Amino acid sequence: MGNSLSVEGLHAGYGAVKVLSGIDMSVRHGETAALLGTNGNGKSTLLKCLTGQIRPSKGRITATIDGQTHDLSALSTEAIVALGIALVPEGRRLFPKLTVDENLTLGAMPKKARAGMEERRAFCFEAFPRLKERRRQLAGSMSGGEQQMLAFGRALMSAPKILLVDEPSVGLAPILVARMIDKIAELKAALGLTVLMAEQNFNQAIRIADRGYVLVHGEIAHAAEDAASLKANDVVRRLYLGVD
Ligand SMILES: Nc1ncnc2c1ncn2[C@@H]1O[C@H](COP(=O)(O)OP(=O)(O)OP(=O)(O)O)[C@@H](O)[C@H]1O
Repeated sequence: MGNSLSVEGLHAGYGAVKVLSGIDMSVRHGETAALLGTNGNGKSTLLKCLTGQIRPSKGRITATIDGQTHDLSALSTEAIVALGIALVPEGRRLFPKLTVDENLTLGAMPKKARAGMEERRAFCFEAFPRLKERRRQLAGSMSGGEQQMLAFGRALMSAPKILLVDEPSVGLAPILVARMIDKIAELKAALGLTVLMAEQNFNQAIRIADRGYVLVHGEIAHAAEDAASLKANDVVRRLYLGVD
């Protein structure tokens, strides 16, 4: 029941370039799952499959939303967003020449998301007061941290039940990284979200993760039910904790 994600035997890539092979993973209702891995191991490719931007060559992706299960591999990105699955993309992908307010409005594109849009905008301004102060400013003229806040706000405007976040720490100063990770936990609690977060900052990600998957060369090298068992894993210790 509730809102969850499941990936089974997923293979995907870009034409002849095979990136993901045989991914099995799941995110249960109300969990934050961390998808860990250094650059180029396939985290973004997996998130693109989940949002219908890449079609898997093999495997199954299903999402349960309000207790109803949907096969995502057959749906367009628009349909996936309308179901209640939103992505905060790597690099933010904002509309730089539009204002904060306009970027937020564009996040509420699914018809279903238009009802209650102003309440959600108010929620975004409460969660990120800086966005309210800068609501008439062009997105492209804001700092990296402010743009990341706007990318979160825009995703929340589509009224998601499941939030996918791609590398929220990229390009942020260390103090902002910790705040952004805390903010994800805060948003999850306030809105009852289910969260899948791709991140290479291992120590920050596991602070809020209930479950973790380590992606190495397009395969799940380790799946862990909690942060303690992640830290104890050999692959993780070698890759992230500098232990031979
Ligand atoms: N459009 C594309 N065409 C061909 N190959 C691609 C394309 N996008 C990504 N790749 C390749 O797929 C592999 C996985 O990339 P992906 O972006 O999924 O990794 P990642 O773990 O998210 O790392 P990063 O943090 O650098 O984005 C890399 O080898 C990359 O070069």
